[in-house]
Amino acid sequence: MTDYDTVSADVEHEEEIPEDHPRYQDLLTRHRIEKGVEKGITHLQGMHAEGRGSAFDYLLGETTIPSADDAERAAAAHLLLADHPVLSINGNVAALVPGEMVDLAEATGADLEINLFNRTPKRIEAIAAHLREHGATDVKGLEADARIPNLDHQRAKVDEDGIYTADVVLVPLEDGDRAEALNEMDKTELVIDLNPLSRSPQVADVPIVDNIIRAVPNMTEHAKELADADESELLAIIEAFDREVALEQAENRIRSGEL
Ligand SMILES: Nc1ncnc2c1ncn2[C@@H]1O[C@H](COP(=O)(O)OP(=O)(O)OP(=O)(O)O)[C@@H](O)[C@H]1O
Ligand SMILES: CC(C)(COP(=O)(O)O)[C@@H](O)C(=O)O
Ligand code: BAL
Repeated sequence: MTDYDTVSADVEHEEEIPEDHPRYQDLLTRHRIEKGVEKGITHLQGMHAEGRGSAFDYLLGETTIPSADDAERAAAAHLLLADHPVLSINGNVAALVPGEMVDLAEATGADLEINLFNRTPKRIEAIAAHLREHGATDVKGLEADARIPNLDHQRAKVDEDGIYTADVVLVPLEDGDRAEALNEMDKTELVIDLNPLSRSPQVADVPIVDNIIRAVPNMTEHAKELADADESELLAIIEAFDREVALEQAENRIRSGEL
């Protein structure tokens, strides 16, 4: 499993955050979102989303619970087995885990595609540049030459050779409507969301109830470990994963502190 160490890299003015604070890593994460807003990467609404996530993470114990680790391993297996996997990036994802998403894409052969709820050309460009600074060579989502059916909004805009034709999509911190519309397109949907009651994890094939800053590096570790696994081993991991158990264990932990 992964801890929060990866978050400490690349945060400006880190010295302003008291390192001996018991919730240092959460402060660091908030700071990263704040920086994302300042840089024009993250929407101001992203701070509200982060606040909701932070509250659920507090109740989860700010740790990757065992069922989330299982979900991360199953998600890695799905990405490795996919013909055309795509990782979707919004303003919060770009601010929190840009390099980690590039690493996951490399470890699984997935494409990276920007998809925004609050879509503007300026933010799309800023996020694409930010991802390139973190090692991305090909960033999709700029063409926006296809539409997710039954979604009458900017967030329906996708690339024809990206999310539109993907068989497996990772959609972290996703809007519930879009998650439902993608589900109707018969894609295998992997969702990272700290709220197990949110519509996105509720419709996901693999709901990952964990903080994205722990989940993504852990998925990459699983993917690297499974790189030489044969198809039957990957299928067995997917088969053994139970989405209902994952949602139930996360909700139990949040409600009672027990799994
Ligand atoms: N760092 C994080 N890691 C994982 N999940 C997070 C993180 N920060 C925020 N979230 C979650 O991401 C989601 C983003 O909010 P969003 O508006 O897309 O969904 P929602 O309106 O809360 O629920 P629904 O899916 O029902 O529309 C929230 O559920 C929030 O808890
Ligand atoms: C803020 C965000 C989580 C992402 O917004 P964007 O970066 O524009 O896709 C949005 O979906 C919301 O919940 O309000
Ligand atoms: N993601 C923005 C709208 C919502 O809260 O679902």
